[in-house]
Amino acid sequence: MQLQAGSHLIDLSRPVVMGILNLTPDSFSDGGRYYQQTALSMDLVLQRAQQMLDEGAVIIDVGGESTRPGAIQVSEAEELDRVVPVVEQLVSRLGAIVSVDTSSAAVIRESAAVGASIINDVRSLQRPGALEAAVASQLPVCLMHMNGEPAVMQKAPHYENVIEEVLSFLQQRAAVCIAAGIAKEKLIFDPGYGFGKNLEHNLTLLRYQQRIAESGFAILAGLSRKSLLGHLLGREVSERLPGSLALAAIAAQKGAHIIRVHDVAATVDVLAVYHAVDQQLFHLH
Ligand SMILES: Cn1cnc2c(O)nc(N)nc21
Repeated sequence: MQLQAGSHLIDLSRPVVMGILNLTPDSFSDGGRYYQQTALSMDLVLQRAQQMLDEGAVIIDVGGESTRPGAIQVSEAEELDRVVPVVEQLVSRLGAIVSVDTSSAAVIRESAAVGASIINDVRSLQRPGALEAAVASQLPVCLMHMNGEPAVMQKAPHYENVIEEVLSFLQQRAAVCIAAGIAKEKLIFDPGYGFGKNLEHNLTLLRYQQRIAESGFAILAGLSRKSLLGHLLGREVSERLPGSLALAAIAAQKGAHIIRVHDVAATVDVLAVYHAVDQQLFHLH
């Protein structure tokens, strides 16, 4: 499987790593570090992005609005200010393949104009104008299941059958996107781990992720450092690397093509081992 992402052709025949670059002051894991929007902070951003590329990240995911549980919404102007200059620099100075984590039509348009390669919308292009902007950009789009909005999604989420309901939502959004002119090959499905799911829902979704992969769409899995690890292991965010690596290996085993993580180097090694076993490779170098 391959993904045409702007001018880049991404080989998805083996799982690839998407490195997380949070530009928000309140991200659950590493927010605030780059938030000052000064020249210094841009240098820090570029250094962090370069480090992730050096460690083997194929895609850099840039977000200006925290989507963690309970997050407050940010204005479109604020999101534009945070995201667009960074996308432009990542592309022009590092030549990076950049996905933009946004639900905003304006951010989609402006980011595409400065060279973004993928649209990563946790709201699956449901905000006004987002679908039209995505179609106009001709970029691939990650569609993700979320139950409600970050501010309320974790308040007693309930499903009759979480796998079928998540899959049905993604297929409905895909049908809308395809009808609007986005080629099926440009769509990515994402179960949305932690987005309106309790521990049982997240574990069930991962256990049966292959059911979503059978849809034929590329699969993106974002599990890194998420609260299901807190519930399972009782670990704080900063102590969740081992659990995150276990989840990355399992997600790959169950059909994920893109693994979205904070800890790139460690995940790259985990996926190299997975790939060697999966392909019975005896020589990795
Ligand atoms: C922005 N963001 C946070 N978690 C995510 C996940 O699991 N998937 C995608 N596509 N984006 C995410």
